[in-house]
Amino acid sequence: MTTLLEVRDVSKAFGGVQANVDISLRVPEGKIIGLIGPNGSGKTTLFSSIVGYHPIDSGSIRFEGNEISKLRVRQIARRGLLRTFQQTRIYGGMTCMQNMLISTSMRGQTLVHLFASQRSGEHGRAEELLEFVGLYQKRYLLAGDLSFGQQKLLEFAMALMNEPKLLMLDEPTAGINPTLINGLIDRLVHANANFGITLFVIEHNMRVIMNLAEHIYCLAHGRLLAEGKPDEIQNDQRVVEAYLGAH
Ligand SMILES: Nc1ncnc2c1ncn2[C@@H]1O[C@H](COP(=O)(O)OP(=O)(O)OP(=O)(O)O)[C@@H](O)[C@H]1O
Repeated sequence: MTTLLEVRDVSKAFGGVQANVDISLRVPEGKIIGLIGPNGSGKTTLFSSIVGYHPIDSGSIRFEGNEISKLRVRQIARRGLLRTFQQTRIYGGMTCMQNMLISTSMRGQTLVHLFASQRSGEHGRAEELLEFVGLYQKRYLLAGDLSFGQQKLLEFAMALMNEPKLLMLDEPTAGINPTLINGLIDRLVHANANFGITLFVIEHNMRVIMNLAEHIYCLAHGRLLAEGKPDEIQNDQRVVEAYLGAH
């Protein structure tokens, strides 16, 4: 099994707060891997470190065998490692289609070119992906007028526009109503199985992550507390106590 992402002994502090301490984990190619942990346990910090949002204090982060911990966000994104956010990062004043087209601007095209090329491959792919996430009918609506759940679907489609090898999703189902959650899970599974995208998912909804991921890492107080298959994690007393202790 090829390791796509390898995090080894990664530590990150903000002033006196040790957000991540000596974290090691692996994301094998083609899999869906989960990351759980109580609020403030360091999940988002780890994601931010991996995608180059801030430098790490120590440790190593390898993507496809190459060290990426010193690279910038764009350089890492170009290699095929992308993330989505808890709070979506879409442009509310632009249509869904414009958001889709702008999401590939990191590949060096100008906005004028993107919006002018109505019949280009990019345009067709944007429509296909909006169809895939169920937003085709809304493609010319302003993204800011979509519900929060629909905005998350749009953000997911925008990430897919870049054909990532590894997509890291930060709480994809947070704030989404139960009907949309099931649809989103189906699409994540489809993107993994049919588009070949490896997924690394932070999720607070235990039902979701237990069904989605085949291997789960659990953080607590910035450290790796446990790892295993969903049933192992669910029955791990340390994990249960970490969650109980946090509420
Ligand atoms: N930019 C920052 N500056 C200072 N402290 C930070 C910063 N980012 C995170 N922290 C702190 O680092 C710790 C870990 O936070 P982080 O957001 O990574 O946890 P989390 O597990 O993602 O939490 P949640 O589930 O609530 O999103 C927290 O104590 C947080 O306050």
